[in-house]
Amino acid sequence: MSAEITRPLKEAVDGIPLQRADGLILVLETPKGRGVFASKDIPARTVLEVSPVLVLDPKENDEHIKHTELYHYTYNWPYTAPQNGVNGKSQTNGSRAPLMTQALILGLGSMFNHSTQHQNVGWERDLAKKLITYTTLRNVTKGEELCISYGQRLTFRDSEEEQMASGPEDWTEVLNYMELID
Ligand SMILES: C[S@@+](CC[C@H](N)C(=O)[O-])C[C@H]1O[C@@H](n2cnc3c(N)ncnc32)[C@H](O)[C@@H]1O
Repeated sequence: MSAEITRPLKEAVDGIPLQRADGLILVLETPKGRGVFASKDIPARTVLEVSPVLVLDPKENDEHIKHTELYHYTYNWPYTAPQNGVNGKSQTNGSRAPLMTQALILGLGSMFNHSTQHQNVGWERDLAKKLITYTTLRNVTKGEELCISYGQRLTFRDSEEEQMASGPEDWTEVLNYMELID
């Protein structure tokens, strides 16, 4: 067998393990749009998903992506200028390269909604491998939505905040709250 054939095979064997946990379902119509829910109990510290990301060029992001729907599927990402830039200066316009950009999350990672009160999923960037790993922060019970935190500055109205502001819809809900407080 020639070296040209064996090399790609070896790389495939040494590749990055990708993971998606059992018991995840996508629900299409929720107050937050589509969302990821647990279809069975999931223990704390379970790796739910490893999503590759597409790191965007900061200029393209500012001029184009920021003005499209895609922007809502990106996370902040530290930017490393391409090797042809010298001393942190871009060769195109002479200005210092930006430190941050956005990365588009591929895979299921893009479907996790935000929750301030009920965040049950944490996420971690792997800058070198351009991946994000999503892990449960606590035990999750069947039927719960799996939510991350997008941080303080949201670009949309938080449906959970709106629900809290309007108060419980009926007395069954009030009783449920009381059970939780007990
Ligand atoms: C990364 S996407 C998540 C998937 C999205 N729900 C969908 O259907 O494609 C982020 C978008 O989901 C919605 N979203 C996420 N969390 C939300 C929340 N707490 N309240 C309202 N909308 C939310 C917002 O429209 C936000 O721009």
